[in-house]
Amino acid sequence: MNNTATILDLIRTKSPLVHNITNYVVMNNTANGLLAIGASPVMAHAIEEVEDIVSISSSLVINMGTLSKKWVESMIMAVKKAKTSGTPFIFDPVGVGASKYRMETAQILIKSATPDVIRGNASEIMALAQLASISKGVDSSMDGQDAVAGGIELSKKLNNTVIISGAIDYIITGDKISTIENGSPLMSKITGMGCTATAIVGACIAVENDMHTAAIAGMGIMGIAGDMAASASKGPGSFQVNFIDALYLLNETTIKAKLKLND
Ligand SMILES: Nc1ncnc2c1ncn2[C@@H]1O[C@H](COP(=O)(O)OP(=O)(O)O)[C@@H](O)[C@H]1O
Ligand SMILES: Cc1ncsc1CCOP(=O)(O)O
Ligand SMILES: [Mg+2]
Repeated sequence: MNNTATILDLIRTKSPLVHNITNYVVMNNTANGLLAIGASPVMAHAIEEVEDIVSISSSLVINMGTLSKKWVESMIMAVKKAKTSGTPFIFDPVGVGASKYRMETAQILIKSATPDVIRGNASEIMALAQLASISKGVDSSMDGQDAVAGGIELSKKLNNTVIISGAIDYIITGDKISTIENGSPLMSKITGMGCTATAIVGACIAVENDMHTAAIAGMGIMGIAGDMAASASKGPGSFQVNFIDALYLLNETTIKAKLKLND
């Protein structure tokens, strides 16, 4: 079995509990995506329970899509607890470049505990890479095609794995770069596909210790399901439904036949 098929199999066998502190927009999509691949999602952000939920979960997904003060407190508490309990966690810096509040929150979260994996689109990773430079005391100016260079810089600074999603997904761990070329442009016509990618990688890190391998599996699962759903869909509405079915129907044969991984 290839690694991606093995990891999907482990998710289906173990049904890991994946703790999500995510945004209002995507809670339903991401919970259904996780269920469709065999994981067990729980959405929990109340400060009163967040540490308890982290300690019984196999991984943690932090998504800063719809921030507010109380949620940020919960996120900080959760990531700190994840470090002490050895729970792997992934961070989705939704819209990090769009406001000072998002940028400051991302900085606080990363300083509170280093995410094992960060997944963002090119602009988000660029914005975070600038943050990495600023915290080194160096002003950084990066343009569009430098997202990969920024991703490498970020990954090296944090000693973690960084995923830049898009038409091509880049999985970066220091100088190691893998690419995946599955998926469909329809995926950017539905809100929450990036958040779903983050949650699915979140399930993969629950069952696979090597973060680079887990990230490839998560993005590969997303991309292949995207290919399958696109070929059965007339537009974004039916795509959304077909995508959940495709996640559910994925198997080793499909993964082997369709995965466009450059490793
Ligand atoms: N043009 C595209 N072709 C193929 N896959 C895509 C395309 N755009 C986005 N994707 C896929 O959609 C998912 C979400 O990525 P992206 O759109 O970059 O995230 P976000 O929603 O956070 O901006 C990823 O799995 C990515 O591979
Ligand atoms: C539209 C929107 N606004 C705040 S969070 C959110 C969802 C973003 O989801 P994604 O990054 O996966 O498209
Ligand atoms: Mg996003």
